[in-house]
Amino acid sequence: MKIAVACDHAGLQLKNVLIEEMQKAGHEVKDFGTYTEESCDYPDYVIPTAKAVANGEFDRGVVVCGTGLGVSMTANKVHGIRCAVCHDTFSAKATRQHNDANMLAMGQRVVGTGVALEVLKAFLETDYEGGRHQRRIDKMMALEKQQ
Ligand SMILES: O=C(CO)[C@H](O)[C@H](O)[C@H](O)COP(=O)(O)O
Repeated sequence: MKIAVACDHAGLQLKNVLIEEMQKAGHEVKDFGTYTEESCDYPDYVIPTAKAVANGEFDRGVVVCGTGLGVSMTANKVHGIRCAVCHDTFSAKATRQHNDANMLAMGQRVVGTGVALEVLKAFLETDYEGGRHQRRIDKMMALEKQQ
C-alpha cells in the first residue's frame, strides 16, 4: 500500500518506528514531517497528509502526536477522511471493518511501541466489511455536502 505519515514533535519517535515497520512490511511510505523534536503545530503536517489521502494519492494515512487527538481532529476536517484514534487492536480492527477508516491516529504519550505496532498491523491488514456499514458511512459522509 501507499501510506502517508505525519507527526508533531510529540510523536516523532513513534512515527519513525512505525515508518520502519511499514517499510519492512513492503509498504511505500511518504513522510510529510515533522522531522525534528522542535516544538511545532501538528496541522502544518497533518493537513497536507490528509489531503493526499483524500485525493487518492495514498491508500492510507498514519498520524502521531502526543495523544493522537489533535492530529485526528485535524485530519477529520478534511473532506473524505475518516481518521480513528486507536490504542488497542480491537478498535483498530473495528474501525476498518465497520467505518472503513482511511487514517489511523496514535499518541506517543499514551501507548507503548509494542502495542502501537500491533495496532498498526491490525489497521493495515483488516478489510472493510461493507454491507450495513456502508449505509451508515454514506449518512456520515453526506454531512460534508450539507455544511
Ligand atoms: O493535540 C494534542 C493534544 O491532544 C497533541 O498531543 C499534541 O502533541 C500536544 O498538544 C503537544 O503538546 P506540547 O505541550 O506542545 O508538547
